[in-house]
Amino acid sequence: MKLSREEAAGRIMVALDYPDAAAAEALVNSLEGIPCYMKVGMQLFYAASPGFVIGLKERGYKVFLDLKMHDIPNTVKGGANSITKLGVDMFNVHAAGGVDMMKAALEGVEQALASDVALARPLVIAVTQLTSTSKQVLNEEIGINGSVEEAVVRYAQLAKQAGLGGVVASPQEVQRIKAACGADFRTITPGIRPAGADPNDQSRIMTPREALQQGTDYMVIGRPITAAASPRLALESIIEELI
Ligand SMILES: O=c1ccn([C@@H]2O[C@H](COP(=O)(O)O)[C@@H](O)[C@H]2O)c(=O)[nH]1
Repeated sequence: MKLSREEAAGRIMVALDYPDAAAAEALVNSLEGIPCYMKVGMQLFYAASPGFVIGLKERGYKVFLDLKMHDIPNTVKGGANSITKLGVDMFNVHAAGGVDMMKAALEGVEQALASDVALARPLVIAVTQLTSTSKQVLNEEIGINGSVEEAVVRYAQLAKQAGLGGVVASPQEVQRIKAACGADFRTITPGIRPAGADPNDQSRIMTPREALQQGTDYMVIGRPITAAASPRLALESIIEELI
């Protein structure tokens, strides 16, 4: 697959895993002009409040709010309502919460959209098995039998049944997810490591180029960019690998 520089940048979600707004802001400033997605996870969101997310949207970034909601349906519905009002482009819930919980997230979105016609509809996706989870942990610790791929595809099918638009999984599972849920069902894949990079706590990894070849829609990349001596050069080199 051939991508333009802009298309490649648009498929990369930079994970802003920082302890405060100032640190995250510095990283965002260093990437100025590169049209990548920004991903805000729980560390930054809990520290910096919704204001940081709203600021990213005001700067023109696409934003994935990665809060991985997992609660009773009524609470998830309320959370989805509040998140939709922030104007994010994408947010997620855990597929392990079940179909009713995932449907409740969509109801929360609808409720918010009905309250303000100016709001855009976010893509709601589900986390399958965390990319830090190995087969051994899945089978022996969590107690789910079978392969990681089977567990991931099962969760993806539940997410599809609930009406969600895609899932978070490893790039290693993208082809099986697409085969089970359709080519339009989005795959958002962390566990991306350029060749030779430290896997850190990730178990199911692939390089950016390999992930693209598997057909992933978006790659979530944190430490290979944020921990680099020059985050901008690290991101540019990943983009180069994709074009
Ligand atoms: O299964 C999952 C779900 C979410 N993540 C998030 O992606 C980034 C990955 O960061 P790296 O530094 O590139 O490892 C991080 O924000 C996670 O919370 C995930 O890794 N796996």
